[in-house]
Amino acid sequence: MLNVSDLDVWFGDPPDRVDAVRGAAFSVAQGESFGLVGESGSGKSTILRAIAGLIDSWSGQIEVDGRQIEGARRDRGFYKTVQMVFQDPYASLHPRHSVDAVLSEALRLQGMGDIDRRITRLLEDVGLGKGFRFRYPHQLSGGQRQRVAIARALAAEPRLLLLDEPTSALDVSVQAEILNLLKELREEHGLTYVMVSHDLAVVGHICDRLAVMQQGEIVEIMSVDALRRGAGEQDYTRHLIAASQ
Ligand SMILES: Nc1ncnc2c1ncn2[C@@H]1O[C@H](COP(=O)(O)OP(=O)(O)OP(=O)(O)O)[C@@H](O)[C@H]1O
Repeated sequence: MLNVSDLDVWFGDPPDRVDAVRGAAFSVAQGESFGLVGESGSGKSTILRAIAGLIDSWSGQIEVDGRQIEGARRDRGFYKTVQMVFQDPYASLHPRHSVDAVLSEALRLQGMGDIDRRITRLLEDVGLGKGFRFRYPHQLSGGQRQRVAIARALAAEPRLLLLDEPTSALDVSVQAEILNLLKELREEHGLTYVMVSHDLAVVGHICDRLAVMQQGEIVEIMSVDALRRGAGEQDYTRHLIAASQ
């Protein structure tokens, strides 16, 4: 589903250039859930953003569903396959757009018909009833907003979701609800996930495999089973696991 190799991503020009990602390589199979973990600033979000077409200063290969991607231009077909959910549902929803407007726009952008029925279905899918359809973001809790953001991503009927810390802006009590929702949605829709998190417990809950990043490089790729056993091969991974226990 996703193949990334020799990925370098940078910001700015010398002498101020920041090499945010260096030589990253990983593959994610159809239906798999893959985590990117590591300390703040290690380059996790940058990888997702380069895949999503939000950064054009990168080199290497990114292949999605058998198609090589170039620069930061993505066609409509790409966004039919790949959607992203951001960390902060407060920032990612326009304050003056109702839930109905957000979802209708996403559906129309993908050329979908039968908007009414689809909106009802999307709201059901993310555990929000019809009563939420005409609400505005300020009338929603953080968890409900993130559900709307997830519904917006699902509107395109994507196969790959890029999840950038989807629960870290939420109250602890709500985080588990959203993680469980993501788990269910993956099973029901056969989705593939790439999820960034600094929280190993979250990745352990949702992912099958993970890549550990340190200072822009992937230092280890491991299974969640190995993570649970604390069986990191690299010192850095063992340090990360120990720090999270
Ligand atoms: N737009 C930008 N311009 C310049 N530097 C950037 C930009 N975005 C990210 N960086 C730098 O790239 C590096 C990687 O950042 P990135 O956000 O990918 O890290 P992260 O691992 O996702 O961290 P966090 O968990 O804090 O979000 C950091 O050094 C960051 O300062």
